[in-house]
This record gives sequence, structure tokens and C-alpha cells, in this order.
Amino acid sequence: MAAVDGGEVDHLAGERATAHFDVDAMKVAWAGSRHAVEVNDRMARLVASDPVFRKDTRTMLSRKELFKDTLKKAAHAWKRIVELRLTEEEANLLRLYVDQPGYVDLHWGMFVPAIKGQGTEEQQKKWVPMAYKFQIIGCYAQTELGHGSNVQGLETTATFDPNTDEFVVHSPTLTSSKWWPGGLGKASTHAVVYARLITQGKDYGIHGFIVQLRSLDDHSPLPGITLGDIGGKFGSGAYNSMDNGVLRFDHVRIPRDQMLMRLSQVTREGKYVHSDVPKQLLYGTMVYVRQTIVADASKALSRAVCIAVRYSAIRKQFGSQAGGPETQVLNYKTQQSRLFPLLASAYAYRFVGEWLKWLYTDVMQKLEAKDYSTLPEAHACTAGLKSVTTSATADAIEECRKLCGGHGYLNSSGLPELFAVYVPACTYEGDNVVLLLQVARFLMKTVSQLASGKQPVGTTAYMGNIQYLMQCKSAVNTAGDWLNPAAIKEVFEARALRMAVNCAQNISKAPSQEEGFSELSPDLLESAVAHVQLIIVTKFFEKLQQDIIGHGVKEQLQNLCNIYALFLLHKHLGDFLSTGCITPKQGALANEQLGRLYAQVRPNAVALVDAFDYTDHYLSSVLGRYDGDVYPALYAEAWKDPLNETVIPDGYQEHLRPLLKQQLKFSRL
Ligand SMILES: CC/C=C\C/C=C\C/C=C\C/C=C\CCC(=O)SCCNC(=O)CCNC(=O)[C@H](O)C(C)(C)COP(=O)(O)OP(=O)(O)OC[C@H]1O[C@@H](n2cnc3c(N)ncnc32)[C@H](O)[C@@H]1OP(=O)(O)O
Ligand SMILES: Cc1cc2nc3c(=O)[nH]c(=O)nc-3n(C[C@H](O)[C@H](O)[C@H](O)COP(=O)(O)OP(=O)(O)OC[C@H]3O[C@@H](n4cnc5c(N)ncnc54)[C@H](O)[C@@H]3O)c2cc1C
Repeated sequence: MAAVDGGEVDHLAGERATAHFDVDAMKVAWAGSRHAVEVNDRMARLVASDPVFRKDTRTMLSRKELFKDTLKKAAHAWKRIVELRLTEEEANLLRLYVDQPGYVDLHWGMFVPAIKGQGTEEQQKKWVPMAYKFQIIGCYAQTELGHGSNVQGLETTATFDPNTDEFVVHSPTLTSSKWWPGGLGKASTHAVVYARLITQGKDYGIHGFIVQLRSLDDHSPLPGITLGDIGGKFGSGAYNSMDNGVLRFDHVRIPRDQMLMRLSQVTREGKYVHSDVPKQLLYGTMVYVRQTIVADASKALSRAVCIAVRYSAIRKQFGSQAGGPETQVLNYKTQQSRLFPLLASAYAYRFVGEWLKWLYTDVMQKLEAKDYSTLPEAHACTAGLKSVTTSATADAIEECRKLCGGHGYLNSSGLPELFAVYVPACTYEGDNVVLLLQVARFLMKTVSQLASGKQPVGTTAYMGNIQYLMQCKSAVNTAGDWLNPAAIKEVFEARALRMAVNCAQNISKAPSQEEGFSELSPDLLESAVAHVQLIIVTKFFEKLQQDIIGHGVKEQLQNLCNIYALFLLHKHLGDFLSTGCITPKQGALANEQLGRLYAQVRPNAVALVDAFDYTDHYLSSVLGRYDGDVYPALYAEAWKDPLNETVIPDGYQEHLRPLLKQQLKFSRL
């Protein structure tokens, strides 16, 4: 302890020695089970030890080279999966650790789930085995040039022709061109295409269809199909490994049985039949993927935090008055107050992601049994958590870059690429604002039902306690009182409920519900965020109720949970004060407690990021190296840049030399 506080520990081995808990046990808490630690570790090492999966020069490749490299890695990964007879769990992890966005993400992440979720048993029997063997490659073609968020506004048509028992898929306008689907541009042979179903002259709205795009012999586009890549995207390397595509149909015919018919069918005669299920199940693939994106948020955030914590323990600046050692930047209170809430958030998102996976599985089981009652909550939770965790993670990666000073801006830090790959998560699978408005709509409905005596359940159950929560006052008296989970939960519940009720009351004053909702939408966003943050805090507390084994592990998690909650309270102090949930004095006490908690995390910080168990290959950061040997690595990395291949740069003879040797002088000189 003294060594850390005194700034004498200048390498990561010393940092690890100061930890007050069993890191291996924390690895189990983080991964979910001992089995999960073992399989993660094995797959990460398998990837790290394979030269085909190297990624250290990735940011120096041209777009074409990068794309070819992605095809090579995907094919090699598949070869290893088959050769080693990996299980589905192992194969998913192997792909995760390859860590290069590519068509396989959409093939496994959306195309297969769409067929499984929306196809009949017969359709699944036909298509899923082909997809599982990679005899076909699929993508998810929903978004168009003119519409992404407004799914009901899509323009592509699929018109049934009873004469031939086929659908005619067509892009009637430029804006109906499919635009964005990952894997579509160059790799996919098939797509699940979302189009307006028209039969017997009537438009029945959006439905999914399996459409073959390219020849299985030579990969050329099939007749009537125009397709390609939509062009370079944000950042060098990064998401440019993905072939997001454009696709147009010119009266392309597909057999009737390629309409995904689990939810609704078109008969041989062209009659439209809708099963007895909610129409929203059409959006089921998006709900599934949003749930996986929450788990991905904790991965991305923990990577960035791991880099920033390790480097902050190595980096020293100032602090030496008499020629003594300088201070590790991790010892600066400002560095701690910026970094430790992000560390806590990584753990919080990990646990809420675990819970969301459980919720999703539970809802799916209920749907199988034709119980659709929990669907709205599943939608609100996946949409809200996707939105809050991805926005916070994107901001946090950028904050970690700044926390690493100048070196964080180098590609070799790993942070610019991580940010560029991650930031579209705020947009894809539902723009974060659009999704929060869905949560707000759900909250307004729940509030309006309170008057009728309907008891809310699940994550809105707290709203049933309206009499108390609308008028309660926090009893916190000392900074230490903020360590009581009940005190924290109460103010988070009161804040979320009061914000929702305020919005509902203001909406009711508007000429119409719709106008009120539109006018109040900025407030509704904040109300939705408050509700989602309550969910994350609550699930962290619930995690602490579980059987957590290992010396000191629970204590560390308790600290992180309190940091997460009190940091939010501090950040959104305006909400808590304006709704009268706490007093300014109580706000100040929360901040005081936060400072104490940071001091407790400090000696454990490096061990807490070690518990993520990331290989140096996966982190791909000279700043985040496990051994902390940062400077030689930074120095060596610079010499790998193509610009350093020659001492004299290309262009010297044409452009630099003439300039330096010029005879022309400005007349005024
Ligand atoms: C590298 C990672 C590896 C693996 C993982 C793999 C893949 C993921 C990784 C990367 C992702 C890469 C690419 C992303 C792919 C995409 O982006 S696909 C395209 C995604 N597009 C969207 O998300 C569009 C967003 N828009 C919508 O979801 C909807 O259109 C809308 C909800 C915003 C609005 O729809 P409307 O039909 O107009 O709805 P409404 O009138 O507002 O609501 C009607 C009622 O339906 C309820 N509802 C809406 N959505 C759902 C849903 N999903 N589930 C259940 N219920 C839903 C809504 O609440 C309303 O209910 P009421 O009771 O109030 O009537
Ligand atoms: C990297 C990447 C990969 C993608 N992959 C796929 C894929 O594989 N398949 C696929 O089908 N699609 C894919 N998409 C498309 C993606 O799903 C859409 O871009 C996303 O759903 C957002 O829709 P939009 O582009 O229409 O945004 P818009 O809705 O046009 O958003 C523009 C702005 O308008 C605001 N806005 C929109 N509606 C409202 C409203 N009702 N109230 C208030 N504000 C509003 C938004 O907040 C935003 O600020 C991908 C996108 C990206 C960036």
C-alpha cells in the first residue's frame, strides 16, 4: 500500500502485488463460471498463437488488402473450427478473438437467427444446415437508402404472382436501394430481405424473404440484381474490413416458399394469412442482436479500460521536487475520477448483459408457449440497455484515449481503431435516440396504467410503489450512508419514477398525446435514461446477492457497484435535485464517498483489469501490454510504419528536392 501511495512502484508486477483479492476468482466472477474462463482462455490463446490471425499491421493496409485479409482470416477460422471440431460456444469465441469485423458476423449474428426466428420448421430444415456448413453466406438486408429507423417506411416490394407461384422482388425507387447491410457488398450469396408484401392488390407491410444474390458457381450477381460496396467508412482500417453493401432488384423472381412464413403466410392462391402472434415478432432478430450488443459493450469498454489502467500505472509525470521519482499518473485523483467510473461501468455492463441474456431466453421460452405478455418489456429492456451501454462505451473509449495522453492517439495504442470500430454501435441495430424513445413510450404506457390499478411487473415493478416514491426523502446523513444499497436504490427509483410521471403529466396537457410526446421528447429521453440506469444499478446489486466466491472478490465488486451508482448520481445531480429526491448536501456527501471509494480501488486497479483475462493479441495495444514494458514497444512499433521503409521518402525527388533547391524567390524578399 505504502509503496503505491508513495509512487515507488513503477512496474506492473508491483501493482499486482498490492491487490487485496484473488484475481483468479475475479476472473470467474467476470466470465460467469470456471468453465467460461477456461474456454475463453483456450480460444484466445489459440488465436494469439496463429500467425494468420496477426493484426499488428492492420491499420497500414489499403481497403482492398484489408478486405482480402478479412476473407483470409474468416476462411482460416472456419478451417480451424472444422479441423478442431470446435463446439458452437468455442467457435463463437474463436471468432470473437479474431477480432476483425467481417461478413461472418452478419452471417451468424443476423442471417441465421432471422431464419431460425421467422422461418417455418420446414424452411429452417432447408436453409440452416446450408448456412451452418457455409455452403451459402447470408446477410440481413433491411435498411434502405431512404429509411433505416422507420422500418414501416421501407419501399422494396415483394409482389406475389399466382401464375408462377413466385414473388417478384423489386426496388421501385433510388431510395428503396438496400444500403448498409454488412457482408452484402462483396461476400454474401444470399440475404434475408425485408420488403412490402403485396398480394391480391393489397399491401400487407414489411415481411422477410430469402433471396439468392450471387451465383454459387462463380459469385457473379444473378440476373436483375445490382450490388456492390457502399464505400469507405470512419477511421483507418477499423470497420472498413466489413463490406457494407448496396443492392437493387429489377423484378427478381423467387419461389413463394422463400417468404419467411412462421408469422404469416401467403397461400398458393395468394391469400394472406396472419398467424395468431403479435406482428412485432417480425422485429425479433433485432431484439436478439440488441441483447448481444449489450454484452459486446462490456467487452469493448473493458478493453479500453484495461489499456488505460495499465498505461496509467506505467506513465509518470511531475511530482518530483527534489529529484525523486515522478508520480504515476494513476495516482492523480483526477485520473482516478475519470478512469475508475469507467472500470466500474465495464463490470456493471458485464453483469447487466448476463441478466439480459437470461431475460431474453426466458421471453423466448414464454413465446414458445404462446405467452406474449413479456414481449413489450423485452423490447424496452433490449432497446434501452443497447442505447445506454453503447453510448456510454463509445464516450468511454474516447475518454480512455485522452487518459493515455499523446500516445493514446497512436494507432499502436489500439484505442483509435477500437473507437472507430465501436462507435457505429450507437447507430446500427437502432439509432440510440430512436430506441430510447421506444423505452419512453413503454414508460408512458406503464404510468398511464397505474391509475387503473394495474400493477407493473418486472423492471417497472418499482412504479407500483408510487405513493411512497413520489414523496419520499432520502435519509442519508453521512457520506458512509451512501454505502447502503437500499439508500441508493430508493433515490434511483424515485428519480426514474418522478421523471416519468412529470413527462406523463406534461404530455396530458398537450392538445393530443402525439403532439405532447413530440414536444416532450427531449425530456422523455432523459426519463428513459434514468429508468435504464436504475435497471443497471439494480442488476449489479442483485449480482452481489449471488454466491460470489474467492478472497476479497465480493468486497471489490461492492466498491465498483457503489462507484457506478454514485458516479451516476454525481453526473446526473441535476435530475436528483430537481425531482427533490436528494438535497444539495446529500449530493455533496455522495461525491465525498466517491473519493473514498476511488482510494480503495487504487491498489487493486491493475488486478481488476487483469481479471478481464485478455491476451496481448486481443488487446493489440503497446500501452496495455501485460508486462507494462511500454516504451521499447512504442519505439519498435514506430519503425514498422511503411513510411519508415526508406530513409528518404518517396516523393523527395519530385516534390521536396526541387523545393529545397529552388532558385525562384518571392519578389519582396
Ligand atoms: C461484431 C459482433 C459480432 C456478432 C454480433 C452480430 C451482429 C451484431 C454486430 C454488429 C451489428 C452489425 C450490424 C447491425 C445490423 C443492423 O443495423 S440491422 C438494421 C437494424 N434496424 C433497426 O434497428 C431499425 C430501428 N427501428 C425499429 O426498430 C422500429 O422501426 C421502431 C421500433 C423504431 C419503430 O417501429 P414501428 O413499427 O414504427 O413501431 P411503433 O409504431 O413505434 O411501435 C409499434 C409497437 O411495436 C412495439 N415494438 C417496436 N419494436 C419492437 C420490437 N423489436 N419488439 C417488440 N415490440 C416492438 C412498440 O413498442 C409498439 O408497441 P405499442 O404497444 O406501444 O403499440
Ligand atoms: C456500421 C453499420 C452497419 C450496419 N449494418 C446493417 C445491416 O447489416 N443491415 C441493415 O439492414 N442495416 C444496417 N445498418 C443500418 C442501421 O441499422 C441504420 O443506419 C440505423 O438503424 C439508423 O437508421 P438511419 O440510418 O435511417 O438513421 P436516421 O433514422 O436517418 O437517423 C438520423 C437522425 O435522425 C434522428 N431520428 C430519426 N428518427 C427520429 C425520431 N422518430 N425522433 C427523433 N429523432 C429521430 C436520429 O436520432 C438521428 O440523429 C448498419 C449501419 C451502420 C452504421
